[in-house]
Amino acid sequence: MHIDDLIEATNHYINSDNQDRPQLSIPKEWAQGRTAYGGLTGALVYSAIREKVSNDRVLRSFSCNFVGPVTTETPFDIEVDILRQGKNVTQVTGKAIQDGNVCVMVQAAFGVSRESKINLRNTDRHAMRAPTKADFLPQIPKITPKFLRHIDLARQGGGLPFTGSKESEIDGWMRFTDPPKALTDAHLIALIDGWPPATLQMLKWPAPASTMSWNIEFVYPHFGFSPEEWFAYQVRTRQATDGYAQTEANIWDSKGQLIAISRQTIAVFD
Ligand SMILES: CCCCCCCCCCCCCCCC(=O)SCCNC(=O)CCNC(=O)[C@H](O)C(C)(C)COP(=O)(O)OP(=O)(O)OC[C@H]1O[C@@H](n2cnc3c(N)ncnc32)[C@H](O)[C@@H]1OP(=O)(O)O
Repeated sequence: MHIDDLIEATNHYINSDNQDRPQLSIPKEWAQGRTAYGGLTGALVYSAIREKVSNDRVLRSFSCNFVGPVTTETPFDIEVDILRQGKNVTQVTGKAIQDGNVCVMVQAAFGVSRESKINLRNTDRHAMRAPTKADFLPQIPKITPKFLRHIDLARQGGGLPFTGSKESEIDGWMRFTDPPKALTDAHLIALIDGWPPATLQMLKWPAPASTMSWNIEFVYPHFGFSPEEWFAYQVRTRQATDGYAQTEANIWDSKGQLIAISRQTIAVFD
């Protein structure tokens, strides 16, 4: 099932009355091990939130806690609460709830653009060559997460998971294999989580790992993205101790403009 169909179903769900609500569920083809792909569940909860916020307010910050696994092919609900709506900023939470348990908790902050005397443009650049095709991983049954059939990854630096690498960073590009109709913030959220945690390449053998928390700060201006666009991604492990890793990534559009900064805390059970 295409991501656009899942986003459309979510938006229909959140705009329906309780009695007429269709059931939401995520097909197996979007699985990531024992759970639905976190980038997708985060994107769907975000999409439901976005439906409740006026369009003059743009997404500034997206915080997501993966509280527990979301089982594929199993109904779940989404609840959205507007916490506060001021003159400039709206703060909203969204939850995915399955079998009575909160599985994904999102808090998003949206803000209107205002005139400001401070104008400091980010100048971080990358030196990666433009990608020509996806080349990350073959579909190895039981090893390659199923959802990766929907996302093209083109790696240009760093290692593959579980290869005993000395490096703890990954450089590369990402895009949707089957482009969406239009590329929205929800699609960006779904793309950004596509890479495996950069720390896992340091392990010699497969071990369970789960992203626990994830924050994306959206950096503007965004000049409009094409549905086929490749986005550049560079992630660095800032620290990995006590079974938890902290990673930080920059995301650029295809023209080299920084559009987002993503941070994750990952629990590694090695
Ligand atoms: C050539 C090379 C080719 C390589 C080929 C590509 C490979 C490519 C690798 C991609 C690797 C993706 C790695 C990111 C995977 C997400 O990011 S998954 C998506 C989003 N995150 C989530 O869904 C996490 C949801 N949250 C949770 O599940 C829980 O809050 C946490 C984070 C696991 C908390 O841990 P906890 O309090 O210890 O939880 P608890 O319920 O007690 O469970 C612990 C058990 O779960 C297990 N566990 C934890 N995570 C997992 C997991 N993902 N799967 C299975 N078991 C798990 C632990 O090992 C532990 O097992 P036991 O010790 O009981 O045997």
